[in-house]
Amino acid sequence: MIPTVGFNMRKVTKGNVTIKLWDLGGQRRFRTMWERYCRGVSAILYVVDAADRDSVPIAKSELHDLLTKQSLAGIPLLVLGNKIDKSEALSKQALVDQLGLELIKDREVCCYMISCKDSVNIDVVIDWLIKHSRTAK
Ligand SMILES: Nc1nc2c(ncn2[C@@H]2O[C@H](COP(=O)(O)OP(=O)(O)OP(=O)(O)O)[C@@H](O)[C@H]2O)c(=O)[nH]1
Ligand SMILES: [Mg+2]
Repeated sequence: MIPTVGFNMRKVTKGNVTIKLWDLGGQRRFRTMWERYCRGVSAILYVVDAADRDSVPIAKSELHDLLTKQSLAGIPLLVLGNKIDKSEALSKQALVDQLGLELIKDREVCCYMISCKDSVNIDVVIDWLIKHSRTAK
């Protein structure tokens, strides 16, 4: 798989719920468009490579910068620590600490550790998304 160039849109259906997902590129040149695509969404998913320990401080500052945007105030946040199949992956507590998730007080925040490769915890992510979808409110 290659990193996302710009963005992709996909729809995921489970039962009678269809969720529209915007997959935004994480490379630096795409970060300025994050805010535009997050406006008006039901939830923000922030996927971090939990095995790339050196990138976590950057992920932290980019996340906290995004959350300062007035247009995104109050939108629920789900942080996903991906690649837990790798032995060097951070624990959930370490990731929560290093991303400063406890500092976020102005919205609902949740964190799951996942492996896209081994399909670990993908179901709970989809359930969280359904719970936070517009139609569920
Ligand atoms: N070991 C492991 N590798 C993974 C997992 N998920 C994704 N990868 C690999 O990580 C690499 C980067 O993933 P991509 O999805 O291409 O890129 P990305 O992380 O979305 O990058 P951006 O789009 O720039 O944010 C690819 O080689 C994937 O196969 C995982 O759970 N475990
Ligand atoms: Mg991508």
